[in-house]
Amino acid sequence: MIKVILTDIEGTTSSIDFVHQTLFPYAKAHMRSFLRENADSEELQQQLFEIERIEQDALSLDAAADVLERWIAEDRKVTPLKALQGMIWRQGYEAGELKGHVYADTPEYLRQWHAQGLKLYVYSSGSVEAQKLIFGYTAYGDLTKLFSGYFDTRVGGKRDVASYQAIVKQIGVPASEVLFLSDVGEELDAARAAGMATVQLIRDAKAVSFPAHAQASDFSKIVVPA
Ligand SMILES: CSCCC(=O)C(=O)COP(=O)(O)O
Ligand SMILES: [Mg+2]
Repeated sequence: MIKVILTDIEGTTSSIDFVHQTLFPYAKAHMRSFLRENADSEELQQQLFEIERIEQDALSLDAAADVLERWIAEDRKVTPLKALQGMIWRQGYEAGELKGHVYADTPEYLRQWHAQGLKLYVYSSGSVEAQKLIFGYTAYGDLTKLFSGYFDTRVGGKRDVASYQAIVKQIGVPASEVLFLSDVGEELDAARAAGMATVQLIRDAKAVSFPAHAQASDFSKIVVPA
């Protein structure tokens, strides 16, 4: 019996275009000024240390900004980039310059599943901070109260079976009681290999169907296995 729904964000609850055409350009446009203005913050120093470790080189703030802009262009899912993006997006959401995109069916069914007693969790490459922001500042209000927890790349990559095994261990339920929702077939394959039930969201024509997984064009088409 499914007791937990674990959902991806980009391409699943929210549009790919919002992430790539709004959030990423916003982070790129504000990256250099954010690094300069927060150079002394311990949180930023920790991320800069991790960036230098990955690049295996000492970096000035400008050189670090160059690396980060390259990683954004490459859509790298590296934890320090995701952490910094979350910090920059917080400023944008709080200033009213960003609003978190969710599809119209997303709040309706998240609320319905929550009311049915299902526990809702998020697993995205976006940082936990970024996850709480996109759901906290939607046009439908603050949806964060519906979620029991959040997972990001600190638990592991989204195409790694071990990440889903770690998630179920932290949630404290058997994998068979978890339904994972995503648009990316390789993520669904990894979740299934860990024992989870899966549904692939096919929300736009660009999506690559992985027919081994149940398919749904939106949340209203998802049948939550009893
Ligand atoms: C939480 S909104 C920002 C999402 C993001 O930064 C990202 O890279 C999404 O990647 P995913 O692997 O979860 O599709
Ligand atoms: Mg996705």
